[in-house]
Amino acid sequence: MKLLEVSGHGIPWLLGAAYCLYKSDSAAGQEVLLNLLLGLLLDLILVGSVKAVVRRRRPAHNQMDMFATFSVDRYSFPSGHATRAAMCGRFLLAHLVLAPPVRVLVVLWVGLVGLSRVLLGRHNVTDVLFGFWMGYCQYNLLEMLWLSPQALQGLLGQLA
Ligand SMILES: CC(C)=CCC/C(C)=C/COP(=O)(O)O
Repeated sequence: MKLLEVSGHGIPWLLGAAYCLYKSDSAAGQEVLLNLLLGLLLDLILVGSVKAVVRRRRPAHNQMDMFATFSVDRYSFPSGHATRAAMCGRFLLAHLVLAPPVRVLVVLWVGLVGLSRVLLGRHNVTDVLFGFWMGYCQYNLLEMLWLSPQALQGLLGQLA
C-alpha cells in the first residue's frame, strides 16, 4: 500500500518527468515531457484549490505520516493521488506506444492507487471517486492547453 502511495506521489512524478526531459534528445520527447510537467503542476494547483475550498477532514483513523505534503493536504477532498493517477494514466496511454498487457497494467495501477488511498485510511471512497473524475477532466484540460513546439519557442523568446 505504501509503495502504491509513493508511486502516485507528486515528487517522484515531478522529478521523473524533469529528469527524462533533461535526458531527452528528441524534440517530440521534450514536447511530451514538458506538457507532462505542466499537467503535474496544474494538478497540484487545482487539487490544492479544491481542498482549500471544501476543507473536508481526512478520516479520523488516518495517521498523518505521509512524506512531503502541503498544508492543504490535511484535507482529503479530492484525493490528489487519485487525480494524478487518473491524469497520468490517461497521459501514458495517449502518448506512449505500449503493448496491450502494459496498457492493462497502467489501468490496474490507476485503480490500485485509488484503492490504496481508502485502505490506508487516507480518504473516503467519495474523495477517490471524485479524484478519478477530476484527473480524467484535467487530462482533457491539458490537451486543450497543450504547448506546441511553436508556442514553446514563442514563450522562450518572450522570456529571453
Ligand atoms: C509535495 C508535492 C509535490 C506533492 C504533494 C503530494 C501529496 C502528498 C498529495 C496528497 O495526496 P492525497 O490527497 O491523495 O492524500
